[in-house]
Amino acid sequence: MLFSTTTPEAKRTALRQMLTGPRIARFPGAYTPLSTKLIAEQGFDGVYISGAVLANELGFPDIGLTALPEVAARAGQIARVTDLPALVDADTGFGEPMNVARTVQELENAGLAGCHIEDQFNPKRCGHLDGKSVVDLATATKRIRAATEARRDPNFLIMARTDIRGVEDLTAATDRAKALVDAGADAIFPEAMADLSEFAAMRAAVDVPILANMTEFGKSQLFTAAQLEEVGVNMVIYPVTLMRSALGAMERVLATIAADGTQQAAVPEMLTRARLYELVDYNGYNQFDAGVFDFEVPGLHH
Ligand SMILES: C[C@](O)(C(=O)O)[C@H](CC(=O)O)C(=O)O
Ligand SMILES: [Mg+2]
Repeated sequence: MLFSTTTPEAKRTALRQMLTGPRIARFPGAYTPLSTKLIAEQGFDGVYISGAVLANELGFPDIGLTALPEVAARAGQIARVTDLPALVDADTGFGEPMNVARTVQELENAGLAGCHIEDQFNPKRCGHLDGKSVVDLATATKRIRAATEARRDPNFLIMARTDIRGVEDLTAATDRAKALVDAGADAIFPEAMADLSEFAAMRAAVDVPILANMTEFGKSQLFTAAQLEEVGVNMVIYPVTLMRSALGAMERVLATIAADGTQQAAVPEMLTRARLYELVDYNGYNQFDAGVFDFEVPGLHH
């Protein structure tokens, strides 16, 4: 059935373990709770919950308009349907360090395996756009310290994201990453790295896992998982890929209906009813139901 059979604690341990190995962990962005099932079926290591997808789906640009309860609720809906660890985008932590502390606890309660907290000013921007600005180092480290002090499960992963590379040079990025690790970050998300050599430089600068963001139409080229693994990247996300693909398909089918007066030509591209029922596990629920109701009450035998 469509629920996680493992505890959040076990998923956090699994995430920690996969980040220590030589193999790169691949985390596609879950578009919705149900699409998480597709990710798991293809053998991916975990799921990512993108702030951009969450905001865009609500009809907002990704500029910090979503609030913690919305993000925790959606991330929790996604985490609950999968045994894979889920990493969520916590933007700037939704406020001051005390807000960051609450954020971490709400995300722990929602069953997440970890989150990333970035050093952008509010209002934040997409990491691959120009015109970003970052807070000073003291403010950035306070966010990370607040996050690590607030967690109750020591395995809940606190990843520090730095957006400084889009504003300053590579040395500024590696310096900041080192300082964020010193402040207690368990992992580093260096945003908007220009090329593979920059990932390699980041790898050399810190001794914690690092993440590569393979978002389309951004500042980084779309490197393969093998290329990233080669330079020592531990985890790769495809944050907006499923949403872009789904919206592209929606646009095409709507154009077909508008042009043809029927969706007939687009039906072969659609997920069939049978496949959909398989994804939501109608069978599993039926069997569960039958098991619950198929019993005999002692003393009621004829
Ligand atoms: C990773 C990211 O933070 C996200 O919210 O998914 C975005 C992705 C994007 O806008 O393409 C980012 O800032 O890179
Ligand atoms: Mg984001």
